[in-house]
Amino acid sequence: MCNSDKEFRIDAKVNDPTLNQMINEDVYMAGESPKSSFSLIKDIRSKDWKLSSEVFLNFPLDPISENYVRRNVKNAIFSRVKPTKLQGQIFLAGISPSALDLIDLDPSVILDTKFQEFASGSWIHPSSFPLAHRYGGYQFGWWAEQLGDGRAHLLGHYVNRNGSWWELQLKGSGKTPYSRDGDGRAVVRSSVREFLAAEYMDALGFRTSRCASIVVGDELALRDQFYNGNLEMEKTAVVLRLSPTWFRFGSLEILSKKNELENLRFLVDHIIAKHFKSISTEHPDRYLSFLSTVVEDTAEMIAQWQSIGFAHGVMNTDNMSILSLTIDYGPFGFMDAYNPSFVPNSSDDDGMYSYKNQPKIGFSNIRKLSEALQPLLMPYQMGQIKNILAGYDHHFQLAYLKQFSKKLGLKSLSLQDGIIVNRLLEMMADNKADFTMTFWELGNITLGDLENKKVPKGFWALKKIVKDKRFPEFIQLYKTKLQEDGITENSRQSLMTANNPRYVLRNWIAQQTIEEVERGNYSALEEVLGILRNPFIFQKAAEGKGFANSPPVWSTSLKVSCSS
Ligand SMILES: Nc1ncnc2c1ncn2[C@@H]1O[C@H](COP(=O)(O)OP(=O)(O)OP(=O)(O)O)[C@@H](O)[C@H]1O
Repeated sequence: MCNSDKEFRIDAKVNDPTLNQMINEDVYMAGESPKSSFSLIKDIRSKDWKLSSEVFLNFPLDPISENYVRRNVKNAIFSRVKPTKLQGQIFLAGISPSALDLIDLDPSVILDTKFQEFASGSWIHPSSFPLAHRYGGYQFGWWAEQLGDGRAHLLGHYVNRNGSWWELQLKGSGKTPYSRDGDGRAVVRSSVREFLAAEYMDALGFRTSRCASIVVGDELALRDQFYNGNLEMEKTAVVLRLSPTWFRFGSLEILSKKNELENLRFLVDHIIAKHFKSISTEHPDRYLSFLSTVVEDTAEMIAQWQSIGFAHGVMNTDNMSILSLTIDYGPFGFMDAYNPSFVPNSSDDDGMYSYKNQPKIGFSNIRKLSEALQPLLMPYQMGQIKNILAGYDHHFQLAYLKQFSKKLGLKSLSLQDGIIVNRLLEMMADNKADFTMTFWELGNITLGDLENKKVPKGFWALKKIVKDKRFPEFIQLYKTKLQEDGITENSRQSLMTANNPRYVLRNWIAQQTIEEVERGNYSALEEVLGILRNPFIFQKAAEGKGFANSPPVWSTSLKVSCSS
């Protein structure tokens, strides 16, 4: 289920003649075969590996080039600003070979220390023109005005051997005009979490941005973390992130709010031309088609989150990718015991972004996006927005049932069949059954044993629900559906094993890995990444570490907040 083959394929050729002209000549068209004997690049200084920023340099740019002090930027989509070198020594703590592969880099590229300099922002590749993006957003329901890349730098885009377009971005790489009161840095704690979570989500086959590497520095930053009752400085890190694009809902919102309508049209047209290939850039209804696609894709992304017990933690519109990929892994959480009211972010006092609220927050964010697009619409098109938005719920339901039908080893689930999922989840919630392990165990027990409530030794999650008085009803509904679908016991189990991971990035696993990385034990990070990249496969190393066991008691006191 690893996904280098699932990446977004994007034509290098675009409909806009100006963009087309600017794109590198040696880019392949999607579908065209790569150079016949292509081998991955081992040297980041090789002439075969180059980024391009030409497309973005042709965007409306902030004219000021002194860019390390907070200020309000007007009439621009990007500011030119270079990363700030981390002070002291730097260490390449981890790479994701599968993410590096997306940008044609062989893992051996790390043998040259130039790579870690590149990936930390201390060496700017000659082909890169770093930029910070101006965006805004609604945070916890309120318009927050200018946000922007306050600690991130877009290095440029890379078109890989398959013609796929990847935008490379550093996070934690220093101040920009968008830093507000921040220091431009990201601590090891949040960087390790982002690195592991993004790569895990990809291994599940879910919509996500990627992380190619993490460089840890000696430089320290102060957050609100207490160790033994004392407020302590934390080590910082820079993550090299990849996404087909880093534009967010907030990228359009700020232009719309500030009445920069030419820029708004320019950006939406660029996004459609580059990333929504099925929409004609000439069509008068293109903005509606765009909205409609984002509605569908966002519903799908959130259904994927729900199916894995993932709560994002900060579903502000600046954290909603325009491609509906999971971005900004901050105070997220993969829940242990199933709890619909799960709130991973201790800064979210009202539980606004709880697990159960995610689908409806997704809708209100989409509605905000539609408001941002309104100035681009003709009066006769306005009425259609309502219909497009109304489709969200339907798309979400379908995507949700699709995910859970796979989790239950079924061919499909209709709306009426939703009762099977609901019964199971109700029992799980009331009995505090572990989300990940209940599904895994259900897929690794025979239906006969389930009916007889004969739970194998070592199964620790399922036994919490077999005693529930609703269990026989659930089994009956489930059995009937399996029979209706003509699913054999073997195919049920194999479908379930392929769709229910045995390992999940639990908070305690992340915490333990963070502490190892802070101590300089980077092999621990490699090992955990290796496990999470193959979450469906039984792994000795993971078992030895207790990754599939009931979470340790100490993990219940772990807190994750917005501070990062
Ligand atoms: N330490 C910091 N220094 C400067 N700006 C920061 C810092 N932390 C957060 N910000 C900025 O505050 C805003 C909200 O922060 P948030 O945590 O949602 O984003 P982020 O994690 O920095 O970035 P991204 O959404 O790209 O992952 C963003 O605009 C971000 O750039």
